[in-house]
Amino acid sequence: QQSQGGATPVTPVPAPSERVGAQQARPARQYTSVTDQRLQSPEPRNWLMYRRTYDGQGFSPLDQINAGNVQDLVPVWTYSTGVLEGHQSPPIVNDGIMFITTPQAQVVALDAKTGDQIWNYKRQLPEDLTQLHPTNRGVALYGDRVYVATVDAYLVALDAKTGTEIWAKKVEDYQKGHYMTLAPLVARGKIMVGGSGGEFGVRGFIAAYDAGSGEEAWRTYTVPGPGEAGHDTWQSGWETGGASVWLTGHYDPQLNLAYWGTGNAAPWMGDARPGDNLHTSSVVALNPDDGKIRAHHQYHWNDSWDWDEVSAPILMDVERGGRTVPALVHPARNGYLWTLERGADRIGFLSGVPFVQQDVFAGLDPQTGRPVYNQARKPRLEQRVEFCPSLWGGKDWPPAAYSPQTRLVYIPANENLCGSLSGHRMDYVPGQLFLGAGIEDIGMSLRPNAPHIGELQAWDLSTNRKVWSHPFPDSQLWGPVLATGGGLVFTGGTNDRMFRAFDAKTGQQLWQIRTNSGVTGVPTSFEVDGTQYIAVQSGWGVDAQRMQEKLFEIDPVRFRRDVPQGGVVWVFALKQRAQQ
Ligand SMILES: O=C(O)c1cc(C(=O)O)c2c(n1)C(=O)C(=O)c1cc(C(=O)O)[nH]c1-2
Ligand SMILES: [Ca+2]
Repeated sequence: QQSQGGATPVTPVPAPSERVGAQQARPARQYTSVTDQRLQSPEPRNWLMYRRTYDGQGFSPLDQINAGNVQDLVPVWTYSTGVLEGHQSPPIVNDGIMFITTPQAQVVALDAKTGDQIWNYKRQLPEDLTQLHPTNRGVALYGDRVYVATVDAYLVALDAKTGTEIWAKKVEDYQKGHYMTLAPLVARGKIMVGGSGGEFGVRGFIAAYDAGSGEEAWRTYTVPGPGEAGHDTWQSGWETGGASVWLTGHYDPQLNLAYWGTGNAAPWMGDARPGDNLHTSSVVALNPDDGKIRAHHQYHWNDSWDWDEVSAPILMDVERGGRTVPALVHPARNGYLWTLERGADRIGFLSGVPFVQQDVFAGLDPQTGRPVYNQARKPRLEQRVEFCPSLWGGKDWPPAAYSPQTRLVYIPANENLCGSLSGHRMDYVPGQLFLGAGIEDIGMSLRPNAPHIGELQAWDLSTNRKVWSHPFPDSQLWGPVLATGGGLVFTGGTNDRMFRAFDAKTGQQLWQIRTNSGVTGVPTSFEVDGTQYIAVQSGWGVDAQRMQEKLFEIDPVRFRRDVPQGGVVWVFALKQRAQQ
């Protein structure tokens, strides 16, 4: 560059957001290696994976913060990520070291007690990358490494102590509409990931990589190819049929089965691809050693509502008819709360009940749970069809939680919203949206006189009864849920930027704090040096924001639109503790 006036040429310093690679590795606390043993029974003080435990319960046994003292909860430190869009990843904590991810595939390691930054990794993303869902849902820990799945469809292994990149493996081609937003699942030396792209007509898959070498161990397509079981549920279009996998699977170490939810079918209108279309909108159980699918259950066939059933079911015991059943519990995007029984080679149907207004299912087959459709509510080509709940469903991706203490499942639901769609035949072009509908064909409406939208619900699965619920009159609820041994339930997810605590038994709201942005982050809890902390990211974006825009169109007075973006990690402790 030309220097002026004889001054020394200055090398431009890139803005922090433009720097890539690992930054500022500081000597960390002693790092404790993560083993299979520790993942199977984590110490109460730690939060080592997406939902803390393989069963996906989202429960921390810590009880220093409880219903009697939660009003003394105060911020201890915060950390600004410097990034816009949806901050969804849980602060994952291993013996005092916290790992968070942000949109744009940034990973940050922090001292969990002080907030001191240990290192920061930023991936150089391709310039032609377009992001339909700009987010990342967190890291996986194994050995002395940190694994992250990136929005340009790579799996990256980092040194947990320094943030140095050890390898980066291309999982799929982003130019064909593949991307990754989930936190990987680790079991028995395999790093498992799934790919997003249901709206681009990808063929969904789960793939496993050797934790050491990064070599691909297996890849299982969720849409079966010729000769594979279930292929005959497609008359056409299986190559572009969707069933993407974009949330972390859960795992039963006894059965050695990983349970993954699968996404919507593509394109959206079912009459464009006749058949049940396995394994779209399903749960699949596969063996992490070889990737073979051992069992499956499809929640709804020939999906036509964009109802991804990608949240993995919660593994928990349920009492039914005097017997304790090893169950899979799934509050679904289709608005039903499903209870299934898990076994070595089958998934059995136990029950399905609506947890929001649902006008699509006319009934369920009592043996199989297969829904009978009200055909007038099934979107089709060249006709506008209305249905409830909306295409974002009774619950989108934010995870529900289960407390083994209260034996209740906590669901972040959206009630009283309906949708409409009209579809058109469309040719598949790799890398382009393959919705079979234009953006103008997507409608959302509010049921007349709807008293609320967001609703935090608590369900007793032994009776299939809603025990309590907390309604949000003027906001949707996009808050992942944390349950704790202190008898508390934490969630954010509303358009007033609040993060809240509820009594897990009664649903009474006990505490709230207004944050910088809307809270769509997964909250976690951990303990360092005898102090319990609650941690969460605040940073609004992606579909919580898109729903907000739709709500604003419906009623600009009732639904404030202005939820500012920008990510911040918040860490809380009891006042007496925080001052130490
Ligand atoms: O079909 C897919 O592959 C896919 C991926 C994602 C994603 O990766 O975040 C979302 C969706 N679908 C989707 O339907 C959806 O409602 C959604 C909301 C969000 C979000 O981060 O708020 N992501 C996604
Ligand atoms: Ca989708």
